[in-house]
This record gives sequence, structure tokens and C-alpha cells, in this order.
Amino acid sequence: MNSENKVAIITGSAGGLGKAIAERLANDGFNIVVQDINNDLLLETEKEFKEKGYNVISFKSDVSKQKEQEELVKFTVKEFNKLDVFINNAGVDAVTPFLEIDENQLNKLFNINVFGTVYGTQAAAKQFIKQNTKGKIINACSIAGHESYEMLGTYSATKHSVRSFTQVAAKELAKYKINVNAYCPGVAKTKMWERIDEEMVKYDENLNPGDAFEKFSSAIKLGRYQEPKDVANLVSFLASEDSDYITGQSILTDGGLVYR
Ligand SMILES: NC(=O)C1=CN([C@@H]2O[C@H](COP(=O)(O)OP(=O)(O)OC[C@H]3O[C@@H](n4cnc5c(N)ncnc54)[C@H](O)[C@@H]3O)[C@@H](O)[C@H]2O)C=CC1
Ligand SMILES: CC(=O)C(C)=O
Repeated sequence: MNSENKVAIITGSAGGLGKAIAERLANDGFNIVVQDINNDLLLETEKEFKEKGYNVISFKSDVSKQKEQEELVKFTVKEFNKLDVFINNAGVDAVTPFLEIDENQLNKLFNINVFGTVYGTQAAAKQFIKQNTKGKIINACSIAGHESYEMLGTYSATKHSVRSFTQVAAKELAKYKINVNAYCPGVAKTKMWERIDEEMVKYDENLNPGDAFEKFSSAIKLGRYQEPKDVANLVSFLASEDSDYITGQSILTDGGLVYR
């Protein structure tokens, strides 16, 4: 392990966008901590990354638990001596009409997408302040943090909330030289979109499997759906010194879908 390397934690990185972000940061020279609630997939990813020669360790926890976010940071500092970048990537979806939104759905999505982001930001910021170093916190927002989508009401509300917390944390933490930004992907082919497509098709008899994904992605001006590496490219920039003068922003990376 190289103790000179910068250290990044990426939550929800056993698969999907988080895994691509972790891999990109490892290639950028970071020591990385992959975190997820899915332990089997997490261990597989850790093994794959070790075989590729990355400086990686894994930590199984639940981002919606404040204490577990603190333990994640503690574990990282114990293993790698410091923290430089914390990526609040873990997130979950739900597809229902507005009239069917219930308490379970609201609790689950807000707990993971919003509370998880707040707890992760707090744990990372406290560590940066203790270290007396600058630091970067990078949150997973979405096109749904700028525009609210039918059938994705709760999800969209959580991502608007992530954008709001990104702004307020950036304002309050700037005096410690902590930057807080967010990336807003569009339509990336991961397990999340597989689930969204499956659920949307259930609610509309005119849709066949794959149609909902196709419908969303056919509106993308650059003419193709998003690859996880498109998202990793933006996060790599936000984690680097090249973004030192940017804070409080929720930046769209969607191939031309939502314009703000
Ligand atoms: N796929 C897409 O098109 C888009 C995704 N996003 C956001 O990007 C982030 C990553 O999305 P995907 O990779 O597509 O999702 P995904 O569902 O493929 O992967 C999410 C990962 O988070 C983990 N996770 C779920 N709950 C957790 C918890 N409580 N604690 C720790 N880990 C947990 C899962 O086990 C999984 O490995 C999410 O925040 C999502 O909302 C935003 C816009 C578009
Ligand atoms: C998955 C997602 O973030 C969407 C539909 O915007």
C-alpha cells in the first residue's frame, strides 16, 4: 500500500456506477475503499480489483446508519492513515404512481439516498477537519435532482434533496477548504435501470421489457445511453485538483437530456 497516495471512499461500489468510479480513481492513483451492503458482490469486486493491482480494501455497511458511516471513515483512516475524497454514491430507486407512494417506500428511499448522504458527508467532513487538510465530498444526484419524473416521484424528491444538501454543505464547509459537489447522471445501463424498466413495464400494458429504457434513452441528444465510465470521467475530475474552484454544484452528465 502506498501511503503517499490519496485515499477515496466510494459507497455502493460493489457494482454499477460506483464500481466504475472506484476503478477510475484507482487508475488515477488513489488508494480506494469499496463499500456496499451487498457483501458477496463486494468481496467479488475487491478480489477483482486486487488482481488488477489496485490498492483496495472493502467495508460492508449500510449507508443509512449514521454510526456505520462513522465506522467506515474510522476503518479507512486505520488502514490508509487518512482520507481525501468521500463519494456518497449508494442509492436506491422505486417506481410507482404518485397515488401509490406509501410509508415504506418513503422511509426506504429517504433513509438511503438522503440520510445516507448526510451521514456520509458529516463523517467525512469531521475527518477532514480533524486532519486539518482540504477534502472533497462528491454526491450521487441525478437528472431526477433537476427534473421530477412521473412514476419516480419519491426517487426524484430524494435527488432534489441531495442537491439541496450539496449546496448547504458546500456553503458551511467551505471555510474548512472542503468542496462538496454532485454528479447527475442520466440513463446508464446498470442494475438500477434494469429494475426501473421492469417496474415501468408492469404498470403499462403497451410497454414490453426494455421499452421504458429505450423511451428514456431515445431522447438523449448525443444518441446513445450512458456508460458507467462517462460518469466516472466526471467524478474523476471532481476528485482532482482541477476542480478546486468548484463547490456546491450538481453537474449534469446525461448526453443532452436535461438543460440547466
Ligand atoms: N443508473 C442510472 O442511470 C443513474 C443512477 N444514478 C445514481 O447513481 C448511484 C449509483 O446508481 P447505480 O450504480 O445505477 O445503482 P445500482 O443499483 O446498480 O448500484 C447501487 C449499489 O448501491 C448498493 N446499496 C444499496 N443500498 C445500500 C445501502 N443502504 N448501503 C450501502 N450500499 C447500498 C447496492 O448494493 C448496489 O451495489 C445511485 O445513487 C443512483 O441513484 C443517478 C442517475 C442515473
Ligand atoms: C435512475 C435515474 O436517476 C433517473 C431515472 O433519472
